[in-house]
Amino acid sequence: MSDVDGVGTAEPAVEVRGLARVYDRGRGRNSRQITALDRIDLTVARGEIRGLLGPNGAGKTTLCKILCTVLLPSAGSARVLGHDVTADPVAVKKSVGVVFGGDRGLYGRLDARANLNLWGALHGVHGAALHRQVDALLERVGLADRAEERVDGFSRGMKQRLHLARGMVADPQVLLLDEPTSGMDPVAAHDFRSLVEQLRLEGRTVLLTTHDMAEAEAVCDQVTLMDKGTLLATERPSELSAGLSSLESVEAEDVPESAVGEISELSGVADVKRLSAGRLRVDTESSDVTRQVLQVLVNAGVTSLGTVRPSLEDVYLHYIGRRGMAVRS
Ligand SMILES: Nc1ncnc2c1ncn2[C@@H]1O[C@H](COP(=O)(O)OP(=O)(O)OP(=O)(O)O)[C@@H](O)[C@H]1O
Repeated sequence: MSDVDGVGTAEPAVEVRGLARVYDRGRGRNSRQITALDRIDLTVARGEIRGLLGPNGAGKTTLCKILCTVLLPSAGSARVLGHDVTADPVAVKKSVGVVFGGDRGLYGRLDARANLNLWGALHGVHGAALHRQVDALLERVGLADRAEERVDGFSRGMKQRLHLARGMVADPQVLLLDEPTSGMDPVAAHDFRSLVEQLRLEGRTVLLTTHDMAEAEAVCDQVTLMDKGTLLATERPSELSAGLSSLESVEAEDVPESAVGEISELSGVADVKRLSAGRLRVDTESSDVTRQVLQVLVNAGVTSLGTVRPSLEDVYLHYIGRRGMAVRS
């Protein structure tokens, strides 16, 4: 089977093999090389919403830049819908919409509609088709009633929503969203999640870079954890945590102090925390230790207790530590 431009529809949306990118930093004797991507392999299926999680400097933006052809790889290959980013950048550009965080690339003196018209024209969309597309996008990102206002008067969140519309103006099948909710208030971030759901229903592929665990857990089919230019793991948010048998927790209510002391002394107990409303949380290093903790609690007469699967946040902490983490309640 092949699609209109002759590329097989079975091709993944994104296929990266042995991809490396090295930057030269500094000059003369102080010069050194920074490996931003260290020979990574990554496949994103068509229609998938894939999260890319990692701290600052993990290499996420570098990967997005290579996938939208603004940066060349140092080694390896990257293909989008079967088109190679180095050999066929024009076809890649047609397939990809990009939204980078911040307000780079918007013209502050123009209104929102004019920004989208300009961007659409740059991507070969004109006339009535552009008009219809811009109207639909302004509506979709909640800026229809502000379309005639200058962008330099917009809040950060509004600019970010305009960025999203801009990324979609040429109707791309693959969207690269690099920190798309940075600067959005929680309501706007919630609306963003519904927008991603719509993109999923339309069969588009999204690569979503975020520091926000709750966001990744809510919208992504799979998440890839990344650190120091390498990929650490790729799983569905729920399975990432299930794979970590070393990360188990027990939560219980009304635990007497004596039992808390006994649990704290067990070897293999990683952490004992008092949560709100009289709840206690115990993190253990293995199922064996979890069983011992449960035994102590039962012996102490505690009746309200249970095991808890680690959250995506726990998994991130396990692999990467506290660097670069943000959690929105
Ligand atoms: N133009 C550049 N010149 C030199 N080094 C760079 C350049 N761009 C990125 N780097 C370095 O490459 C590494 C990866 O950076 P990158 O921006 O891809 O990471 P990131 O995961 O997107 O981080 P962030 O969340 O901060 O955007 C970092 O060490 C960064 O300092």
